Amino acid sequence: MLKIGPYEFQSRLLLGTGKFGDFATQKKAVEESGTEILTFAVRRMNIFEKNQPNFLEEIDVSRYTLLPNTAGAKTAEEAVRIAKLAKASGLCDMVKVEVIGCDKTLLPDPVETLKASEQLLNEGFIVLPYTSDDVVLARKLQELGVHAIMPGASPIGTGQGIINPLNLSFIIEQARVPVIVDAGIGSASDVAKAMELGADGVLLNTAVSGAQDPVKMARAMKLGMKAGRASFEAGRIPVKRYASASSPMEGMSMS
Ligand SMILES: CC(=O)[C@@H](O)[C@H](O)COP(=O)(O)O
Repeated sequence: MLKIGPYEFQSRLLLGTGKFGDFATQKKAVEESGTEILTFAVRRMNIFEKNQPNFLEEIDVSRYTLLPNTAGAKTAEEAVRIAKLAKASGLCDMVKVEVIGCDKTLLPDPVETLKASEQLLNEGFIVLPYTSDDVVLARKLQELGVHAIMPGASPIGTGQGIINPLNLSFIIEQARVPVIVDAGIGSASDVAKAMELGADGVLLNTAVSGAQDPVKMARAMKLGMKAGRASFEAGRIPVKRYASASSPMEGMSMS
């Protein structure tokens, strides 16, 4: 079970809602993924324009927890404003804090992310900051009191998978709140790898929305999640430098 603040989820997969070709495919992909949490960019979703198409109107929203995110924000001030807008419109009090510091890499601005997280915590939000895989930053966010940490696997939309598993494992090792690997996932094996490292969940979007068959990929992500988590719980064998026979011969008579 994944616990974030007061919320509990059976699924450890969080799905973004952007860049799908059409609503029908998106709806099927969401169902197939088994996700219970859908994140969406408050600024890009047409929630305040009633005459514009809005994916949230296509699904039974009561089945999902909606996680507004502050995508598009470049300062703490903007992120806080977006989060407050989402809360005021009756959406979830959880917020994924996303403050981008670089247009080319879409990597988060660490200073503004810290600032925004602190302000939103003071306002009573359940705060999930998207961060780089910086170990010290993750600790500082945790010390502020955030409810989950969301380190990137690699830059958003690149599908490069986990580029720094060592940093990720350090973040997971020191974490006292859930660690949700967010962004850069390319395929189901990346999800499995994140879970094997001990992550509590994975958030992804492009790998499903941009796949040739988004519905099939959504299913693959769900299975990758389950396999990775089971493998983590089972406790893998230590990696050794030298071989050891799989069928030891000691004690066996050859005559
Ligand atoms: C949807 C969302 O929140 C994205 O900002 C997120 O980081 C997903 O990234 P990918 O599209 O690389 O999976």
